[in-house]
Amino acid sequence: MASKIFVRPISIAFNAFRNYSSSSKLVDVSINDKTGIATVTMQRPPVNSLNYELLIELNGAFQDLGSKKIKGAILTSSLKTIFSAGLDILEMYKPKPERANAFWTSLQDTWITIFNTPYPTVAAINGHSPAGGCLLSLACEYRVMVNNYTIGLNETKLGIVAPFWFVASMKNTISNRESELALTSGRLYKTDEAFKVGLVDETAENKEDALAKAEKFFSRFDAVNPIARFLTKQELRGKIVKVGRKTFIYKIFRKFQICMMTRI
Ligand SMILES: CC/C=C\CCC/C=C/C(=O)SCCNC(=O)CCNC(=O)[C@H](O)C(C)(C)COP(=O)(O)OP(=O)(O)OC[C@H]1O[C@@H](n2cnc3c(N)ncnc32)[C@H](O)[C@@H]1OP(=O)(O)O
Repeated sequence: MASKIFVRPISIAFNAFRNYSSSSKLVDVSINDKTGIATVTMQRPPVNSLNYELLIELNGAFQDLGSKKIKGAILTSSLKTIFSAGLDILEMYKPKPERANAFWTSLQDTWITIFNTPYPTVAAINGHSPAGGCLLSLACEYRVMVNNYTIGLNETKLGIVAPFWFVASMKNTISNRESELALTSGRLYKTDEAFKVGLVDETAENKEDALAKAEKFFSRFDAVNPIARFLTKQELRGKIVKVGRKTFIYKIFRKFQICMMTRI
């Protein structure tokens, strides 16, 4: 059974660019044929915690969208009050080595895929978004967040050291100073606080409002050459991805295990 986790659980084969809709178990993907905007919806109750299977489906969804002529993709959640609770704690508790390896690799791969998409991306954050949930949104180019939820990289509060790419994603979005203050204290921001420091770009009244604002973001690129846009994005984000790829995940994982064990 161990080998099962190395096989991509979803296979989405589509021959049309538009009129596309796919719902695997954990991620729903739909493309609006009028607007050309894709919506990728995480649907893993109760809290969209990121386990191996959800990460693999997310990665597959964003990769597959790369071969479609879409205007942009929105990442959101089907849950009422949670965007994502971050990494699934159960993946980190006494993991089998093969599973742990596959899990950390899938997390890094998913981050790289979303961080690097050729098309524009927006996170419509319709609920709490701590730790790995925040990371997912930081991988997108733009964040719209519904009022009265929390977001941030709270790893230090959990006795975990946030890996390089978590830190780099934060620093790619807010200032170095604010990142240092936020990460060392494990700060979770309320929506309005996140907006003030630029962690989110817009606030919204509810999910519909967030989706509408996300859609509007894509119109900024109506008169922009998509290849020039992508190459510019790569110019800005490429170095972070390069260093991120070199991260030795086992070393980080051991660090995490030691931290967790000392807390027990
Ligand atoms: C090797 C190490 C290297 C790098 C480290 C990587 C960095 C780590 C990143 C992470 O993402 S670690 C995970 C951090 N996540 C959190 O701190 C969030 C914890 N959860 C919450 O704060 C809340 O649950 C909430 C998301 C705000 C939702 O609150 P709510 O009151 O709506 O629900 P409740 O708390 O009752 O939870 C419902 C249900 O879900 C389970 N749960 C919650 N979070 C997780 C999770 N991250 N993984 C797995 N399961 C989670 C919770 O236990 C409840 O389960 P139950 O109903 O069975 O009791």
